[in-house]
This record gives sequence, structure tokens and C-alpha cells, in this order.
Amino acid sequence: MPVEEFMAGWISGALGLVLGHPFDTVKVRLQTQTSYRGIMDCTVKIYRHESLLGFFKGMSFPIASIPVVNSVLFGVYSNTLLALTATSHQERRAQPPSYTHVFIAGCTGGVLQSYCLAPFDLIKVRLQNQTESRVQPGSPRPRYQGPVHCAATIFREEGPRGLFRGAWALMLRDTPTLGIYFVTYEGLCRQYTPDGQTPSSATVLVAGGFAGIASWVTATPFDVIKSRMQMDGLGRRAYQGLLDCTVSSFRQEGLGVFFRGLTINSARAFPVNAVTFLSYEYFLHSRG
Ligand SMILES: C[N+](C)(C)CCCC[C@H](N)C(=O)O
Repeated sequence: MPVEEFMAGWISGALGLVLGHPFDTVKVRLQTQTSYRGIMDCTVKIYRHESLLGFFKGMSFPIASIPVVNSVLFGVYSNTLLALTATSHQERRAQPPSYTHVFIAGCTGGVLQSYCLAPFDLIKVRLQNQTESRVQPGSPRPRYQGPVHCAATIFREEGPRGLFRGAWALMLRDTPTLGIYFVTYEGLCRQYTPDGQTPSSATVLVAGGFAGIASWVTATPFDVIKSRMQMDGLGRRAYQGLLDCTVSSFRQEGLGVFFRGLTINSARAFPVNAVTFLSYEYFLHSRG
């Protein structure tokens, strides 16, 4: 089993993450809290009350975990394609796999990565939603002191299964949309690259960026449900389950609720995934 695909996924995941985290914090707040009027309002408030650090809340844990998750995604994707089409990454330019195979491989990578991602994503969302300022003296201490404390508290208060809160919604979010992710990437690369050649860096950047947007646009409705389910373990339970969360969010806030965070998700997705794919291809290419 080729391991370099896993390594390439690791590096590209880390680079993409740092770039996208401030956008991600604004998105999570908009999806789960009602005190912000929009992207600008939320950004300004975070900056005023929590300083620049506010945007990087909850990042240390993903920095350690997202490379693992991305490595699972790209590694499983590529090895599934290898099993389906008997071509390695390097041979795929000369013998391009069908889009059905690309989609199936993307979905397979999606299922497995979402399982690894679930506890890390939960902790990230809980930490991002803490609005207490870390710089103002005398402000109240936040409930979670950091990622490890957060994990331990969830484990104690909500049990081991509590760490997988929102995991079903996460799986529904990621499985088909990661199929779409790789199909869009492959499609755009093929469109703008002469047959049999490797795509240029510019093509990889643009195809990666649009793959991210296509995937996030389709993922946003389940992303909202996922974030809400993850926050639901705190205090009084508002939802009985995934379906209940979907129905009551819709009843209370209308159809628009499922598109909350769409703009910011897309704005984040382009640079993050352009860099992710560029570093992924670069790493594999430089190794021959
Ligand atoms: C499937 N879903 C849209 C959720 C994610 C697809 C892109 C994954 C990438 N690491 C990123 O954070 O943008």
C-alpha cells in the first residue's frame, strides 16, 4: 500500500488548516450563536472582545489531528482508486479513472475520515464557541481550559459516547461531499490539462479551490446540523436527535438556517483547498 499518499495528505492538511482557521471560527459562531448579525459583525466583535487570539481558539488540537484526518482521507481515496482501477497516482494521468470510480473512492475516504474526525471536530467546536476573553483580566474563566481539559470534561460529563456527539451528522456531511470534492478536482484538472500531461500549479490551485467550494456548498446544510448537535450536549438538551434538530431548526428559523455559514465556508474553502491540493501534488511529484 503506497504510504506517500498518506504523507502528502498529512502535510497538505496542516498547511490548509492554519490558513482557514480564522474563517472557521467565525463560521462556527454564526451557525450556533444568535448574537451576531453577520460575518463583519462577528469578526469585529471577536477582535474587540477577544483580540486576534480569539480567531485562533481551538486550533492547537486540530493542528495535531487534521493532518491525521487528511492523511486518512487522501490515503484511503488513492488506495481505493488503486484497488478499483489498478493504477497508481503517477499512472493516473496516462490512464484517467472514470468519474464513478473517483466518486466511490472519495466517498470511501469520506466515511473513514469522518469517523476519525468526529471527536476532534467536537472539541474544536466547543472551544470555538467559548466567548470569554483570554486577555482581559478579571473576565470569567471559560468552562474548558484547553483541548485536553475539554476532552476530559466531555468524557466525565457526557460519557465516552459524548465524544462522538454529532458523528452521524458529520458522516452524512462528509461522505457524498468528499465524492463531489474529488470529482470536481479531477474534472477541472482534466479540462485544463492536455491529455497525458500533469496539471500545472495554477491549474491545481484553481481546481483545488473550486473542489473545496463545491464540496462545502453541498455540505453546509449538514454542517449546520452537525455543529448544533455537537453543542447540544451542554446544559439542557434541546434536540432529541438528528431529525429533531433538523425539523426544529427549520420550524424556528426557516429554510435559511441550512445555509448559515455558506458564504464564509466558501470564502475559506478556496484558499484552504487550493493550498491543500497544491502541496499534495507537489509532495507526490517531488518524490517521483
Ligand atoms: C466535506 N467537507 C466539505 C466538509 C470538507 C471538504 C474539504 C476538506 C478540507 N480539509 C477543508 O477543511 O476544507
